[in-house]
Amino acid sequence: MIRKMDSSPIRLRNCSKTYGDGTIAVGPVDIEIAAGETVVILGPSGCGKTTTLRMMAGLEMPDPGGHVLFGADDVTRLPIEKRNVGMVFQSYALFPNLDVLENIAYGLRVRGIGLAERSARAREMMGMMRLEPFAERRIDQLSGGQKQRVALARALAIQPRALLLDEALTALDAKLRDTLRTEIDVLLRRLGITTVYVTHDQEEAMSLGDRIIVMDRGKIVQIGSPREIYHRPGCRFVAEFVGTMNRLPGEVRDGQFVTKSGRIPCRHLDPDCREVMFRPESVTIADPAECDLTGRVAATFFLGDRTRLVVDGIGDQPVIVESESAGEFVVDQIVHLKVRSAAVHAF
Ligand SMILES: Nc1ncnc2c1ncn2[C@@H]1O[C@H](COP(=O)(O)OP(=O)(O)OP(=O)(O)O)[C@@H](O)[C@H]1O
Repeated sequence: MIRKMDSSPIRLRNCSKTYGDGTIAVGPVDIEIAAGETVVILGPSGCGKTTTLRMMAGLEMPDPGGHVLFGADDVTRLPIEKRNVGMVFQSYALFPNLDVLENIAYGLRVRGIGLAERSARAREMMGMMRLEPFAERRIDQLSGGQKQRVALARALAIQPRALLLDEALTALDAKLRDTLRTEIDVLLRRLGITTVYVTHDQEEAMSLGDRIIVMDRGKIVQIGSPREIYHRPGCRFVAEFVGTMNRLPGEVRDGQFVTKSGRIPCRHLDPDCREVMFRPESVTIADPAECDLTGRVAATFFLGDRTRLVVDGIGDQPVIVESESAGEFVVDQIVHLKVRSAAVHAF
């Protein structure tokens, strides 16, 4: 039986982090995470995601003036072992000399919980993570996916106030990552535990997060639901980092964006705008009479449920089109494209 966990809201207030060598890794940032919410911190390597997570965990102390709050408790000065958080790392960080059951029960042993309760709780976690057949196995006898299940079970066994995951699925192959991601998502929702998940993988962020915090060079550049981040990127960095974006140079004339190979009707564009962006799925193949842009197919890729066309001759870079109906096109064919004007972004 899975019980809801007693989880905390997490708040970072004015938190920045300068390392000993003077590197300003983060901030200052303000973040509010509701109890039970799953928030993903997304950004490129070195943007400060891990440092932000480590400040929540108690593995790094923010610079003076910063505060970390779990509900009403100011935990800024508490080390990780006093915060009651579960943490999962990309590298698993399991104990190789202990078996699966002992690994999962480890945090309970450290907290002085007696053998009977410890085993009962560890077995409950094993059941939840479908690890029962492996109870007596050593860690080096497990696959990557099984190891990460053990790490997750160990993190949850202590009934943490929050679960913090740092690139937890990055080391696994694509298919397994997908499966485990779905499992984790279902589990987190059933447990209702506050979760912060750090990743550089935008697909992972989209599928796991109630909200996504996008970071760039130590700063938060946007916070929003996956749909908001994808459909209404707040700046050029987010537009380009999340998903695929086409970029087209041109200029605004009479309410239209004029490019060298056609015009896109766009109301509300800044008259000084010199570039627009749009996603591959915002383009459809159109009749010549009603098209916006014309180009030549340079390559086609069958993706199963849709086909990706790479179209040359429109801007200075190829335009990527993804369409369910693009299957019949061949290289060198002339294609006419229509862009959904509501889905055109300019920054
Ligand atoms: N202990 C440290 N001492 C000095 N600089 C550090 C330390 N840890 C991280 N940094 C620097 O702080 C910045 C942010 O690092 P951080 O690990 O938080 O980024 P990240 O977004 O998690 O990146 P990655 O995905 O590569 O782990 C980087 O410039 C990094 O080099």
